[in-house]
Amino acid sequence: RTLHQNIHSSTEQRQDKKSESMEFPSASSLLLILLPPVLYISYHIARSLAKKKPTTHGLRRHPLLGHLPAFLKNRDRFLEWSTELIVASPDLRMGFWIPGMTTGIVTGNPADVEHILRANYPKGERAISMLADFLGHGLFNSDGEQWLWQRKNVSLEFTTRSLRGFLVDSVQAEVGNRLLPLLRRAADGAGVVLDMQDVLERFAFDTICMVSFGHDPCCLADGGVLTEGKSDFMRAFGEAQDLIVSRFLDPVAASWKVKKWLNVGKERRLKKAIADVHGFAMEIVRSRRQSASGEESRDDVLSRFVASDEHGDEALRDIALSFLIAGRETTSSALTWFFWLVSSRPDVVARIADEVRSVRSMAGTRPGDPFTFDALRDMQYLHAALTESMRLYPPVLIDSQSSAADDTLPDGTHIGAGWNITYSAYAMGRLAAIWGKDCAEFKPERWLGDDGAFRPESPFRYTVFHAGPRTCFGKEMAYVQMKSIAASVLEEFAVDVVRKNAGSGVPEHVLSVTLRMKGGLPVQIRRRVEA
Ligand code: HEM
Repeated sequence: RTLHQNIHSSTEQRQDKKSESMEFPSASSLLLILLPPVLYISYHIARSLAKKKPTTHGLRRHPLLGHLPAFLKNRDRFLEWSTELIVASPDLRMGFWIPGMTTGIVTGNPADVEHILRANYPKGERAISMLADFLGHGLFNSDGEQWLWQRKNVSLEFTTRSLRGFLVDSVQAEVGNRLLPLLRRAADGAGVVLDMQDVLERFAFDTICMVSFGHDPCCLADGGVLTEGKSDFMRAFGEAQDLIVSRFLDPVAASWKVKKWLNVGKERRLKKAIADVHGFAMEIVRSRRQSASGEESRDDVLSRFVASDEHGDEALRDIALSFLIAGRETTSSALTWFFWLVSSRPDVVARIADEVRSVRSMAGTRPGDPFTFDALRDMQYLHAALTESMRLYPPVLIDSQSSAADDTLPDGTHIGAGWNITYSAYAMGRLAAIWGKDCAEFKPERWLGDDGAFRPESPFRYTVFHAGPRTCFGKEMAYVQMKSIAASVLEEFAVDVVRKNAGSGVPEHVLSVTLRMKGGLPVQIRRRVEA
């Protein structure tokens, strides 16, 4: 054998031995290799099977499109549809899944709602990025530290007595100089029909602009003449809000990004409307800076932030816009449904008028005089009637959050990270479990104690103003405004709804952030005749 042959045969022997040991591992070593992954996978399968999943009682799921077809079919009656499902389900919630878009729950279950709101689930990246073009990262459109910091600053400013005084004065001036003269004209003209929703929205816009910016857009004019066009600012703001909300309602999740990039369709209009709103708001911010440097002191929210000198112009603009979006259509929506409800309840109207008369006689004021903060506080029955009206028709229609991480609801139901979690104040207002068998009735008395004083319900059961750390900032302001309007109007006028079946058929609503009536609320105004 040559040296070469020897080397070759010894290499073959080594390779044979090696391949023998590789091809035939012993059974025990095989078990050792496979056991950990098998155990790991089985553990996770068992855990996921054990997790209680949200049920979708009665809601059909398409194998590929999930619940998208059901959503699209019911998008024009989302409130009624989701409420029917929630009220009929044993756990008072509906789960849903829309592929490529979101998984989530809409709940009316008080224990879920308390858990979610106390934990302060964030608004989430998806929602924040959709609104950021318009609202930047102001209080309403931020999470975490960014939100907390603004929340603390705003609460310092908001609790001051001078801001409250400024609000009461602004509201009383708007009532006395604009709203009442407008209604008197309507009452004195023959067959004049007013859109009450439009009037209330103009009122709310003037007031919230005064409080947020110290600017009066005069959407309701002095002396009660209703001009055809609203202020340019109100029109641009409304357009921007409607268009940005339509991003959320688009069934194709990110199509708005493509349209925005191409600058076409709704996104093109939105860009223009946002530019108008921002341009206008920036002008006001700069003028408030000038007033501040001139030692002129003003009471609106913006001027207070300017005075603290801690914020850049854009941050100031975003804070003020957050107030505008939050306070713009909420009080007007609440009052529109309130006037519609009481138009078929002369008993409620008579009790409100009696209460206003007795508060006036205690305060020594006459009809048409402005109400003080204390006089408004004493109107307990009116407070109850407004609260009851919002129980049945809550102004904020969609209040969604996103679960930051995996979580579990109080009954053990699993919530995945990033799920859309929406609570429905509308469904909660219709739960016999909270309000009793007569929950569908408009019954202001349910809020009054034996002494006639208003008894509040837990904010986690009456969730109209949200609850927990992120609860509404403007609740007290909203009541001041709503009570001022309702008391002044019902003291002097009867508001007759012009609509077939005014008392029975519930008006349709628009699918938006707030509960707006489709087609407005046409009314005729009459002067009240005392019995
Ligand atoms: C009847 C009238 C009102 C109702 C029913 C109402 C309801 C609500 C609800 C449900 C939220 C939570 C919404 C969300 O986070 O997506 C909220 C937040 C807020 N509201 Fe109101 N609101 C009303 C009036 C007002 C008014 C007049 C103002 C301003 C003066 C205001 C200022 C705010 C602010 C600043 C927030 C954001 C709070 C935060 O994120 O920390 N609200 N409101």
